Amino acid sequence: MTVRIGVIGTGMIGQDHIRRLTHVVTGTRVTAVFDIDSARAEEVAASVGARALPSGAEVIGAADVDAVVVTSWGPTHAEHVLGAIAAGKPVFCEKPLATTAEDCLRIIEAETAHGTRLVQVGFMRRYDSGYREMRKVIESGGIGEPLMVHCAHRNATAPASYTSAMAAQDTAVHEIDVLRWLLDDEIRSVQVLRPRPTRKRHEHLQDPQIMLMETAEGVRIDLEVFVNCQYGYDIQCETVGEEGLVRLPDPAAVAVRGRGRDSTAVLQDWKGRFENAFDTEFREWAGSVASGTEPTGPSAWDGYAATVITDALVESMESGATVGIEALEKRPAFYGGAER
Ligand SMILES: NC(=O)C1=CN([C@@H]2O[C@H](COP(=O)(O)OP(=O)(O)OC[C@H]3O[C@@H](n4cnc5c(N)ncnc54)[C@H](O)[C@@H]3O)[C@@H](O)[C@H]2O)C=CC1
Ligand SMILES: O=C1[C@@H](O)[C@H](O)[C@@H](O)[C@H](O)[C@H]1O
Repeated sequence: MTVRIGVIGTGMIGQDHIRRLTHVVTGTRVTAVFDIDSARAEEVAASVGARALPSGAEVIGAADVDAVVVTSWGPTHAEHVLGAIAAGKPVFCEKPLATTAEDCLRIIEAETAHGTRLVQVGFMRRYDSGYREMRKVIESGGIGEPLMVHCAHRNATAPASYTSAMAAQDTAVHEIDVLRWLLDDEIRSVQVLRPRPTRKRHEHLQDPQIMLMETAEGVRIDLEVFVNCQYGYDIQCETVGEEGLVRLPDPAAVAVRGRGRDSTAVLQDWKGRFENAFDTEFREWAGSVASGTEPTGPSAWDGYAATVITDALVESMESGATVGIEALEKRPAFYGGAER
């Protein structure tokens, strides 16, 4: 069976996912798209033999759309995800699920009322082979109980439109999701430290930031977010346990010797670094749609958790105080928790 997909938002990542669904993943086809930039939508639709429709609602309701992918701007995600749930169609939503915790809760309510999981959030690091290996090591007790995690998330440069809050909402959000999943633990408090700012930033931006987090089990996490590091895209993660440590590998790259140096190239952006993860993410999601089973990837609850935690990080970045997070203590049974 071919899964027919409608895509809402044909910007940078929307186009990349459309390419993926057309040329990389087998058994999927993009049949309809919408973007508020109608010229862009028409052009993208024509390139893959799809139709450009006049609204997101029409994409969701189209008879030749079995499932929906939302890749529009963050503040518009909630409307389209709620529309897909109302239509009873599976929906893959790029991060963030919604930009406010209230909107995430509305999605959770709607999905719970529907009765089965329809929503998957685009936290692709759970599909990266390095993170998957790390998780296996931790789960199998290979390093004993985890005690500390040291992380860095570095981008070469950030544009003028990138704000200090985005360091949490747009960038650290990936670590927040992948660490909750890696440790199978919940983040309970956060604090943001503001080191000496780099002169290579736009004036309004606090960069770098150090984000400290503590989990319910007492694991301490330190995350350096540095989005103008100049030298490339660099993702580091090391979990230290009672009996050893496990470290994320750097992406494979050939070693070049010449001019008296031995060097390997550093990737320049997230697209190359996580390309395989995005491919696996869509293969697994499309597989769940084709078989009519619930998606196994990040849920609406994970999307809500990420938004609650990033809100707390932004609050701490502004005040300097440690901010506690109580909202996540009652995970509903529908999302794998003990409570209803
Ligand atoms: N998983 C990841 O690593 C990444 C995720 N993203 C996420 O993907 C989303 C899109 O990001 P980009 O493609 O970089 O942005 P973009 O600005 O290149 O594209 C967004 C598109 O959405 C369209 N749009 C805006 N409002 C709309 C609406 N109401 N309905 C339909 N279309 C609408 C815009 O016209 C634009 O074409 C964001 O939520 C972003 O956080 C982006 C980059 C990486
Ligand atoms: O999601 C992403 C961007 O939106 C964000 O701006 C970058 O900092 C991240 O590295 C990238 O993965």
